[in-house]
Amino acid sequence: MRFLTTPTTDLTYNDVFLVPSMSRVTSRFDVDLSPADGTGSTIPVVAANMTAVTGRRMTETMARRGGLGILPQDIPLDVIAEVTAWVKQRSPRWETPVVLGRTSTVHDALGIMHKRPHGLVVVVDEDGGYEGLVLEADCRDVDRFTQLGDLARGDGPQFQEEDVPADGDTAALRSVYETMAQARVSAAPVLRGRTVAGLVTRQGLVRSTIYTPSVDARGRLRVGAAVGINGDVGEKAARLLEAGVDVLVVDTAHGHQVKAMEAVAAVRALNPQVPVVAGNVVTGDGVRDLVSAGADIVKVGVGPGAMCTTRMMTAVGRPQFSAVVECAEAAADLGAHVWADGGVKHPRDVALALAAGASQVMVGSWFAGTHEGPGEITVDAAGRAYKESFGMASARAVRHRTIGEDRFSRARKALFEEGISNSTMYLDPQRPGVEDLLDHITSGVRSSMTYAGAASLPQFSSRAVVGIQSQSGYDEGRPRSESWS
Ligand SMILES: NC(=O)C1=CN([C@@H]2O[C@H](COP(=O)(O)OP(=O)(O)OC[C@H]3O[C@@H](n4cnc5c(N)ncnc54)[C@H](OP(=O)(O)O)[C@@H]3O)[C@@H](O)[C@H]2O)C=CC1
Ligand SMILES: Nc1nc2c(ncn2[C@@H]2O[C@H](COP(=O)(O)O)[C@@H](O)[C@H]2O)c(=O)[nH]1
Ligand SMILES: [K+]
Repeated sequence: MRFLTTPTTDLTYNDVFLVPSMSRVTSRFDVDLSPADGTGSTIPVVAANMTAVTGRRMTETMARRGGLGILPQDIPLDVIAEVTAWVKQRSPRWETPVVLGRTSTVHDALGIMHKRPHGLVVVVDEDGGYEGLVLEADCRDVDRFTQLGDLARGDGPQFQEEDVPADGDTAALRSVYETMAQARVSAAPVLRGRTVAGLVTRQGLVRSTIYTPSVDARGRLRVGAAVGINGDVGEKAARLLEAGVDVLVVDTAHGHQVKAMEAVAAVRALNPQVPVVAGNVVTGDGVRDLVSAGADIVKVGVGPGAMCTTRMMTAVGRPQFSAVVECAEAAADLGAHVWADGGVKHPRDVALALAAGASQVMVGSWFAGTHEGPGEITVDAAGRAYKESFGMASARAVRHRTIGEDRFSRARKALFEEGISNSTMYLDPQRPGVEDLLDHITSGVRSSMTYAGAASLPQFSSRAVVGIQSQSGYDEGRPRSESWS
């Protein structure tokens, strides 16, 4: 990456823009989005290790589309083991529907339907055999205690596993898509005999031609998990490895401290056969110290996060674009990598972080407001659906993290609050699922890369030309939904 003009101050995403240059990449579909950092991901997007962001459904869905979800450090280790096993049993090909028995009620269905973006439940009989689908619309105007078996429609298209091509062969998937379009359905079950193996959606079929799932050596979806720096970090990391996690993240607010180095060294001493990510830092020195302690990838970002009050409380941090530029350079010198963590709110921010040299970009709060986020869906007075998000250093998270400690210690720890406890993350009606956001992000990044003439992420960061803009330059780039006066 090179700057068009030499910066005289540190910069964040809104302060900069990318200049187009001569391109020999003729299609946006020819762009390879795989990060070159050994994580096995095929798109450079990671769901953050935040309790309000990443649970089993987020992890599963991210991996199916080639990304990664990091289970947070506050989840008990036995739960992480159970979730990891569960994700690894999910199909890399088929989407996971909400499944209920025929005697479950409309009330049950409406309570659970929004855990997935499909707007339906799959109904099975007592032996687990497929009976039919119940759509959200079918639940209107019927008594809440109506049994699903009485509503299920079994007359739409259904496929056996072998009917749907396993690879991303566009022509073969097109005919499955056409069958569904002609039947005017957006989703259909995939069966193994009578058992439900999963769900195909029309959008999912299109995605299968664009994304490649992120799978381990045994073809199972990949899972990431985080540990903090307190307690016996080596022991905790060993249990995560035993559970089968594919990426380990050592996570703390101030990654450039002795305890963080010791924690990373304890993880490295286990000789893990998976990438070790550590953070957070914002300087080249921080990168060098974490890499020499044993990190393969360093997480960059202090204070940019949407839930984060660190900069207001402490004045500490650094505008994120400059932090990523300096840290990526330091990491490249050592053959290591950085992830840009926090502050991402538009596809352009992801493109800029990658141009600055990050191998991947971590997204938190933006993903909290999706069907796959762990929060409960709530509807506000204006009828807008939302989920709550909160920071991992908020009073709410600290209360939860210290639950086993005595009251006095908990009261002492409660003083250092550096995150907000309640934030409203609306579901975007156009993009209510995390896959919709991934489509939005990756299409922006693919296009951005072709403007720079880059067919791969390493090419993108070496070819990118970055300019510095005024606030009015940034504003000029925003669309208007109304006329000027
Ligand atoms: N990226 C960011 O900008 C930030 C992220 N976070 C997130 O919040 C979560 C909790 O992290 P964390 O607060 O590190 O908590 P942890 O409980 O994981 O551990 C922090 C440890 O480091 C010590 N410490 C020393 N200096 C600091 C400091 N300036 N800030 C925090 N701890 C310090 C603490 O001791 P003692 O308590 O005795 O001081 C404690 O032992 C993580 O998920 C982290 O990523 C939090 C803040 C900023
Ligand atoms: N200072 C704090 N930072 C936090 C807290 N919780 C999470 N984080 C950091 O934010 C990113 C995600 O950023 P986002 O803009 O995408 O939401 C996350 O990965 C952490 O590094 C917090 O309570 N305080
Ligand atoms: K912030």
